[in-house]
Amino acid sequence: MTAIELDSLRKQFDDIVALRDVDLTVQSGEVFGLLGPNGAGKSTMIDVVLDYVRPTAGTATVFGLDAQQQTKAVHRRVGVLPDAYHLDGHLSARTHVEFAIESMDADDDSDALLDRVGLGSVTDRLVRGFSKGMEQRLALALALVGEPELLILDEPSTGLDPNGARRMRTIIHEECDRGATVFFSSHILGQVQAVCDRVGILVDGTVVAVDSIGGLQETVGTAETLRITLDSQPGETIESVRQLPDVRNVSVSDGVVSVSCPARQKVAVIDTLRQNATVLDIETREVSLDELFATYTGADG
Ligand SMILES: Nc1ncnc2c1ncn2[C@@H]1O[C@H](COP(=O)(O)OP(=O)(O)OP(=O)(O)O)[C@@H](O)[C@H]1O
Repeated sequence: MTAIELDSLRKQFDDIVALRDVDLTVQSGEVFGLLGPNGAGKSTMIDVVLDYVRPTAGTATVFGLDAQQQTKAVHRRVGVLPDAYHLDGHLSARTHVEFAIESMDADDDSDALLDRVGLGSVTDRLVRGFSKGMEQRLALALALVGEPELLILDEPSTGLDPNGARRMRTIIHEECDRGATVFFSSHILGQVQAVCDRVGILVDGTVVAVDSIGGLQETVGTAETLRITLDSQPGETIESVRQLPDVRNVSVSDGVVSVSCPARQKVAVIDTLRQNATVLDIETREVSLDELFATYTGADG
């Protein structure tokens, strides 16, 4: 089943095109991360799915329901951590969650939910004294009310400390395990890498790539950087390495050869170098999502 389907979705604010004819499918049960630089259109995409803004053209559906025509039915199935949310400073964390439970006719335990997001010791405190990270945790608790089939989280790690970010990852895994679909936007590439089944990269309103992390690495063709230490200079074998398919960024410094290549080419690279020298050490490093992101967005890194 499809959780979210965007079909030729376009959103224009006067002369700014925030989304350019986007096609995207998120399958039910997957954790999908939407990555993109500032202003790429991530929040606009989420806002259209939730009918907070109307698309200029195209359609968005959630579990087959039209986001613009069947908005209430969509909202009943979705838990949202929005980009901007309003909390009432005069109310406690528990009261916020209790209101949400009541308004959704859900049967969650407010204290258990607050405990889950790490606010178990401040349930009775008024929200006006909360830090940004505490507000974010409360907003996440509100999104979890009613065990939604789809969680939409816009930059969920904003303001969270490392413990909070880890807790967020655990919650995303738990939600996925109980069968929910999770769709979230992020700049924090490590977070996406840790939890996502698939990643979409949005640049200037266009989805430039959708794949698993491994698939993206294969596409870029530099899945790993190899550093091979030799007992002597490689001589002409270095040219042979440069000729190997999908091998890039070949350099030599002090008997250490650096090469970027897909995992399947590692053995060929090492075998070639061994024709002229003895291999003393091999280090490999996976290309991080930061590097992938830079490749797709044309940034320097
Ligand atoms: N209400 C609006 N009126 C005019 N322009 C808007 C409006 N909302 C968004 N935009 C523009 O649309 C583009 C996409 O913005 P959007 O907020 O969706 O990006 P984003 O990827 O979520 O960025 P960020 O990571 O900075 O939150 C930007 O150029 C932004 O200025």
